Amino acid sequence: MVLITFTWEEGADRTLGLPAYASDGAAGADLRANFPAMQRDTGITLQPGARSLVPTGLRLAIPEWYEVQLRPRSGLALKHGLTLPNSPGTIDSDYRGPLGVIVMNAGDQPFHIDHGMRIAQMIVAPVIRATFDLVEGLDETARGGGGFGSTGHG
Ligand SMILES: O=c1ccn([C@H]2C[C@H](O)[C@@H](COP(=O)(O)OP(=O)(O)OP(=O)(O)O)O2)c(=O)[nH]1
Repeated sequence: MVLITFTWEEGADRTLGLPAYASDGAAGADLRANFPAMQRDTGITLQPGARSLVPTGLRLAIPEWYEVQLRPRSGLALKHGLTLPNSPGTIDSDYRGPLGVIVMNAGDQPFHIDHGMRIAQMIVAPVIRATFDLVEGLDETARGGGGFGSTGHG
């Protein structure tokens, strides 16, 4: 188990609670839109093709060697075309700013986001970092430079 610690943003609606796993086996914990007081009654409406940075009201600290990925919720994606254009959004372990969700309406109808709506899910994942080395030649393989459909499409 990995411990992620959270703190509330000034003025956030704390009654919405922390992100939560909706079932015992869920990989992602749902994140809620947490709008500032002046927007709470209205929420926001996303026109088709529009994007918005939706606040969660949270900041978080992720242990070193882990990341958080933000991903769309499939129901909202299928029914309304609500997607995350940067999916998976990357939350770095050393980031201490506000956790925001970049949403985009890829549907053909306006989409309304209410205060408290579960708009995305967060996945905790391990991070592997590499060292980079510049060499004169790469080791050879049977594939060589073949790619982008070189093995056919059947
Ligand atoms: O959907 C997202 C994506 C990123 N972030 C925060 C956490 C992340 O650690 C930071 C930077 O994200 P990223 O590295 O993807 O953005 P960048 O455009 O490369 O900005 P920077 O130059 O600040 O790294 O922004 C979010 O809150 N939500």
